[in-house]
Amino acid sequence: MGSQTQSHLPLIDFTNQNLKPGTKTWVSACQAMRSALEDQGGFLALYDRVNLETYDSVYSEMKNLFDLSIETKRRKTTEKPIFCYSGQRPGIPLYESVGIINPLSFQDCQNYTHVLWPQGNDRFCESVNSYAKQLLELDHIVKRMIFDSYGLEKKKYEYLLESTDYVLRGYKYRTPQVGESNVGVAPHSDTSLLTILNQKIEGLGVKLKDGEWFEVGASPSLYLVIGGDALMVWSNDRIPACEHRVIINSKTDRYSMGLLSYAAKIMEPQEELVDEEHPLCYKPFDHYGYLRFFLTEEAIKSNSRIKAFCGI
Ligand SMILES: O=C(O)CCC(=O)C(=O)O
Ligand SMILES: [Fe+2]
Repeated sequence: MGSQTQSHLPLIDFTNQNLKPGTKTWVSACQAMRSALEDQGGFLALYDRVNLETYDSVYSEMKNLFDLSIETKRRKTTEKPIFCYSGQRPGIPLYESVGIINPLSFQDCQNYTHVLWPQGNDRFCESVNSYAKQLLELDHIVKRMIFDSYGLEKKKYEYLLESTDYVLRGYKYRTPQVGESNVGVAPHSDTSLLTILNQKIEGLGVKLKDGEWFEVGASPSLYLVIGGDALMVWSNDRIPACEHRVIINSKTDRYSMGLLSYAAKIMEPQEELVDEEHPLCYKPFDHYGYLRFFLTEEAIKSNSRIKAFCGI
């Protein structure tokens, strides 16, 4: 189920009908997932529960959004730090991204669209809301498997889900002009708990433990699941935040989508994951406090923003 070689990112097959809690398939997938997360910070997921109609429509609606004027895209859609439109940034001129907070609520999708399209945009809302709902299942199974793989109680998993905020991000990268760098996004880790990425066109790479870059494929049923800084806190440093990047080699604009989760309540490293070999590494963690801290000078200067924010 998962490859053990270092120069590969393991693939976990979520299309397997036997993947149900308690089955052998489940137990071995949990082990493969835990090793992949602890070794590489992420894994590939084969997941076919996003239907093609929804998949195509979410990408086509995102394209319509990115086709709006820069002034429109820059309108304030939220007070929350770092979830607004990002684009035309000096270091990464090819990159643009938008974030829809709580895409699982149709009402919140509507609130978002009303900022960009005063007359509303129901097609956009429907696509984004359906896509997020269909992908949420993957997020939930992955988290349940992470809890199971460490032998943590289901109650704790349920509590984590209740205290999670979701953001759906759409990304667009234009092709580089002659003489311009083809870096879409430089190597980084995400601030999220978990990030689930899909790409319409290749370009996404993951830095493996052995230092090699692994290029992720593009397919409607292929998702890259990676841990962010918050999962590193949650796991008391057992799961490293996955380093990834985007390189634009395509002749057409590149689009990708991400479902990101954030802790809505103060989160502490799991006490079961603290022992003599793994002493407590982090203080209680306020995710939104971290997002505010993230762009401060102190954070940028530090070697590790997460350690600077709440490391012990
Ligand atoms: O476009 C992608 O596939 C990933 C983008 C990304 O990693 C980010 O914006 O944090
Ligand atoms: Fe990222």
